[in-house]
Amino acid sequence: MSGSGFTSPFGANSNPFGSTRLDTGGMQRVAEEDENDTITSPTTPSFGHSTGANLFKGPFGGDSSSDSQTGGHRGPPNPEGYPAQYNFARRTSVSAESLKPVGDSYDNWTPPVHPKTPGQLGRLKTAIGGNFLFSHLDDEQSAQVLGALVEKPIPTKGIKVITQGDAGDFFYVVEKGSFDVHVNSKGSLQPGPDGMGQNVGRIEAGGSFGELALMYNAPRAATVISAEPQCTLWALDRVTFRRILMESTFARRRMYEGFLEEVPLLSTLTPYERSKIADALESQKFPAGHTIIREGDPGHSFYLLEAGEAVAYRSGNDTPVKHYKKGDFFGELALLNDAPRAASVVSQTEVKVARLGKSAFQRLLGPVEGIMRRTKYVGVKTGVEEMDPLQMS
Ligand SMILES: Nc1ncnc2c1ncn2[C@@H]1O[C@@H]2COP(=O)(O)O[C@H]2[C@H]1O
Repeated sequence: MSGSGFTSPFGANSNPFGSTRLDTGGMQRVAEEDENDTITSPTTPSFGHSTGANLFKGPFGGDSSSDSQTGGHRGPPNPEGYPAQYNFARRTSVSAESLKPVGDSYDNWTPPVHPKTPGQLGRLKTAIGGNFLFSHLDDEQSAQVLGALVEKPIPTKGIKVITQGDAGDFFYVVEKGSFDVHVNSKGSLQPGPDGMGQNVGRIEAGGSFGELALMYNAPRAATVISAEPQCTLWALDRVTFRRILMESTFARRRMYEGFLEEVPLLSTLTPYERSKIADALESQKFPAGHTIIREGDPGHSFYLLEAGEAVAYRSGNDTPVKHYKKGDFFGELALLNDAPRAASVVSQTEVKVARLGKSAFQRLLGPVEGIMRRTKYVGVKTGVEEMDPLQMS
């Protein structure tokens, strides 16, 4: 499904991994599974045409303004470089396949097992250790996923691991090296020097890509290409991804996406950036009067207030220095400035917070650092003073 006329170094609609693309058994099972889908699979012949075509209209498609399933052809990706089909698909019941038992084929399914050396296993565990998509698996699921992942060396720079517009076959975790993500506004890779479209991001070691097409039964939303030589990927086949990883990934993204859309701090981020934050969040509930953050402590987490109200106090001051309501954030200063907690934050009512660890905070909230630093606090330097001399008073 890549743009006609384009010649991939691996041939039309192929990936760099040749015969490992999808085993026949996997294909058959996907076909069985997809019978229950309300979304046309990219593996079906009608995909992108007739019934499949109207799946790609959505609010991210520029002129399209609703979730309507009626409509003409596939809408173009939005100006943020985000795929039109993504928003549509996430609002449908595409997850039905994995979120409910699917009869005999489900019962008989066993994940593929690709034997690994102890060395490979060690590297693999390190690679997935920091990836939130793997952090909610039980022991059996972890073992199944570890067994099913296949090592894929990417020897040179410029290898297209994923081609925008293609059907989704694998999900990838980066062990070593980095990969650039490009989105062409036409919805697929086009011929010519600019055929990959705009560079919208880079994925480094520990990161992952290729989940969208598998989660939403949509074409690949971007082209992903190696940015340096000697990269190493681990590939997880589509069926194992859907059967084991998708349920938790999908559920988490769904759980947080509505809330994150309403958080003013995150309003400038793309939906894809917000979904990566959703993967990394952990919800916690506290009763009224609980000290969530204690002044002077080291800072390990950043918080978004999901429900309830909280206040911030500074020592020697009986009146709160700040009030928090749903959608507000706190706990950023210690992480931004590598300093002890500048205030205590106490719940005023029962609260629910979404917590982001320090490394995820640093990795995912870089684009809104300036906004966080511009938050004014009585008697506290935020760092904006150094960034912008006009702010100094
Ligand atoms: N801004 C982006 N838009 C779409 N996909 C992205 C973006 N950044 C990274 N990606 C990844 O690129 C992958 C391309 O294949 P998928 O659509 O399966 O899943 C996509 C995401 O994992």
